[in-house]
Amino acid sequence: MTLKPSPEKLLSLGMSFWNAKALLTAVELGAFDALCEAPADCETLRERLGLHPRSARDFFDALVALKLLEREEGVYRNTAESDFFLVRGKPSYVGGLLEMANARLYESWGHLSEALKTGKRQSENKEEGDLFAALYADPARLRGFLAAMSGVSAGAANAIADKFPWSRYKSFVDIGAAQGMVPATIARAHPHLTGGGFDLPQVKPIFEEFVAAHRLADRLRFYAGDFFADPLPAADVLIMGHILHDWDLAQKRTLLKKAYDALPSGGALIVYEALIDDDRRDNAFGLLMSLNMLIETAGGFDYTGADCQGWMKEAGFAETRVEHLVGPDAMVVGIKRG
Ligand SMILES: C[S@@+](CC[C@H](N)C(=O)[O-])C[C@H]1O[C@@H](n2cnc3c(N)ncnc32)[C@H](O)[C@@H]1O
Repeated sequence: MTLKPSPEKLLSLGMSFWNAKALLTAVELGAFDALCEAPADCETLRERLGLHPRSARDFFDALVALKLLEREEGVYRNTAESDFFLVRGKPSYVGGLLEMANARLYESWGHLSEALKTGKRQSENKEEGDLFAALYADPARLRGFLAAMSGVSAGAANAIADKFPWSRYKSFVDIGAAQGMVPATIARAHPHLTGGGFDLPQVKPIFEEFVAAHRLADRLRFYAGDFFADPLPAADVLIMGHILHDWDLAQKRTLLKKAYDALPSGGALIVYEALIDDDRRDNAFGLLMSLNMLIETAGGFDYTGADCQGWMKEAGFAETRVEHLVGPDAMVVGIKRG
């Protein structure tokens, strides 16, 4: 018996932007925040969110069908997962990434064909400066972007805290630390470590606020600088998460060499990203992340673990290894000898 081909998978993939936009809009409207305060029936929730009566019920029930909300006897509440990750103000909140996806990426990804044809980035102020100059000219966008980075890196931060042999080292600095999710997670898990985050000067108050909220200001400090113009701070371990993929190949090599030069003998560099699998056919998220770099940056692209190990060797690292972290994320560790 021959199986009849079904278009279901293709159609569901093609229309999956509906699902994404429903979730992003629920975060934007504060649906999860409202239901965290108190479960509510349709009319109460509609009024709390300020929605028109026409489609509120369909919207809430779509969120139920997407397993983002539960409904019992007409009363809506968050699922345990939504309540943990999608309520603003909770330390476990990862919605900053979704807020940025909604406010910026959704629109820019509308120009993917243009980006593929021209090789030019499509995000805001696309004619001017690099991504960060454009973002950081507006304080609200700066704050939103840095919070989004905490959402992107929360899972990897826990895995790096668990899997890297921190007991062998005393100090570390996260290069391009954004709000500080990675250093805060590592410092919380390993009380013997001191260190901090290096980033552009505009990031300082936001990093310091985040670190103080996690009660880590006595062990983590901010290093202000430009990683192309200034030397990197010295520490036993340097981390670069979602940094190399922002830049072209020559810039990637420059950053790896600067990290090598800043490390002591025996020191380690941890590079983590949604690394593309070496055969470039499985990690769809890593490959799509690379397209996101096309949309967002002048010359950035994602890469495989083997690519990164090759560049690390060229920079001087004697030993390198790739280790899976969580989901699509993996780290490449380089050790400096001699
Ligand atoms: C894509 S974010 C990654 C943030 C964080 N490492 C993570 O994985 O969530 C890139 C970071 O690099 C910082 N950055 C960009 N250009 C920089 C420069 N020239 N010098 C220092 N930091 C820079 C940005 O401010 C931002 O925090």
